[in-house]
Amino acid sequence: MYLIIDNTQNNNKLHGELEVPGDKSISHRACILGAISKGTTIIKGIAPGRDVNATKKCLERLGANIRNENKKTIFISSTLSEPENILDAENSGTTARLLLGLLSGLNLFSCITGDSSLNKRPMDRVINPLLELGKVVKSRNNNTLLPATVIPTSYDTKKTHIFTKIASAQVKSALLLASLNSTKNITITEPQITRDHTERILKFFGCNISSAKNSICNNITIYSKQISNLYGQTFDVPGDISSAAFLIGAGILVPNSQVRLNNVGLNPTRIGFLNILTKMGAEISITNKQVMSGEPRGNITAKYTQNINNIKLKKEDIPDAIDELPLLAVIATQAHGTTEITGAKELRFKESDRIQAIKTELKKMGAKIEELYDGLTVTGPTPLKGAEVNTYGDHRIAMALAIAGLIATGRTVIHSADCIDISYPSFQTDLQKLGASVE
Ligand SMILES: O=C(O)C1=C[C@@H](OP(=O)(O)O)[C@@H](O)[C@H](O)C1
Ligand SMILES: C=C(OP(=O)(O)O)C(=O)O
Repeated sequence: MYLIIDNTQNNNKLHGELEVPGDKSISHRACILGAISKGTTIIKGIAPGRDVNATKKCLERLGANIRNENKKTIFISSTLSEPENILDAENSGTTARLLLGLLSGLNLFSCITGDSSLNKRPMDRVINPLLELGKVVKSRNNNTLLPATVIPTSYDTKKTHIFTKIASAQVKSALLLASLNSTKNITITEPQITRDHTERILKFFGCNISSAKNSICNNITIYSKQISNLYGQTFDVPGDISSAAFLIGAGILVPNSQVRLNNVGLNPTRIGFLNILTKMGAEISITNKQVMSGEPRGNITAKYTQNINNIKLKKEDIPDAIDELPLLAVIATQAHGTTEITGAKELRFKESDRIQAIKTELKKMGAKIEELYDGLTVTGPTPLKGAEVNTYGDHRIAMALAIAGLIATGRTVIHSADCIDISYPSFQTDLQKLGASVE
């Protein structure tokens, strides 16, 4: 499928307000918590994309009962058991890594695989610390790649303090889920604070878990046998800040635009992109802040900003903005001066090598962008021109290029844009609702 951004009339002003779909990260976790808690969980505002559907299907294979009340609400209850067949995480790193943790904690023999992109992404980052905990996981390519098999073991927990090497919420979450059934308290130390949705939702469902953050690292302790403390809840998922980011980017970049995104998640570990844009001088404001289901949320207004400044980002700025960095590269093409993104090597291990992908495609549109081994430099402001561009099957690259298309002269044709369904199936119609010309 192609996505065509028609800017030949140069009239792509965006105006209006809407709600973006539910947060993908939180939806994965809500499904998992619903599936392991006693009783029934109701999830409202669940993310509609293919990644969360992959988690739902894996949980169904494990015995979960999932009833779709309507497009946005599901009921889930279950007692999980050994699956009869292989679990397919499809394109979703979060599904594969969180389930590897959960299933090794539950001691269920199971095999997880993914699509051709996911089966190239590193799994040793999860498998190695699970082995340290005393779990048994075997996987392809010397325990580094999917498919991976969880093998039940009668050993109790080996180590009770695990230090993760990479700042990754997926790794941390896998370990927390693996620890739920342990007879000992387990502490996980991450080198930098990463998104804390798992900690929050575990607490919301009744788990005894504590965290102590300092300027260097983050220690999370989960107490023994917490699985028996989890009770089904009614959980309300906020809108996805990582999806809203694209519309915010469009609002800032496209002349005379103003957009308001309502009920968007504002978890402090996810709003790096908003903080970065504010530092760059973009006009962004937040209203109606509140907390529901343990997650902060509010309305975000973004206004066209004529003068945006460059920024220099280092390792410490990366985790809370990781998924928004390809889009930030697009925004940096319109900022004054050279923007530097460093300490972001993790971008190379996503659905595509996002450093290489965004550099290659934005260059086709006339951007002054260069690759670093752990990031990018982008010099602006540079007028962009419409081009035929590729997505590498990566939803974030596809949507970032669509926003570039909105400010480029002429037509931008985005090939293989169906991957947008991974996280934001209504992306095109939402852009159209705001007044953009996207076919
Ligand atoms: O835990 C999560 O839901 C996610 C964590 C991040 O990945 P890493 O854990 O690999 O940093 C992020 O990039 C991904 O989109 C979702
Ligand atoms: C990296 C992403 O997701 P995952 O790791 O779950 O595939 C993403 O959505 O940008």
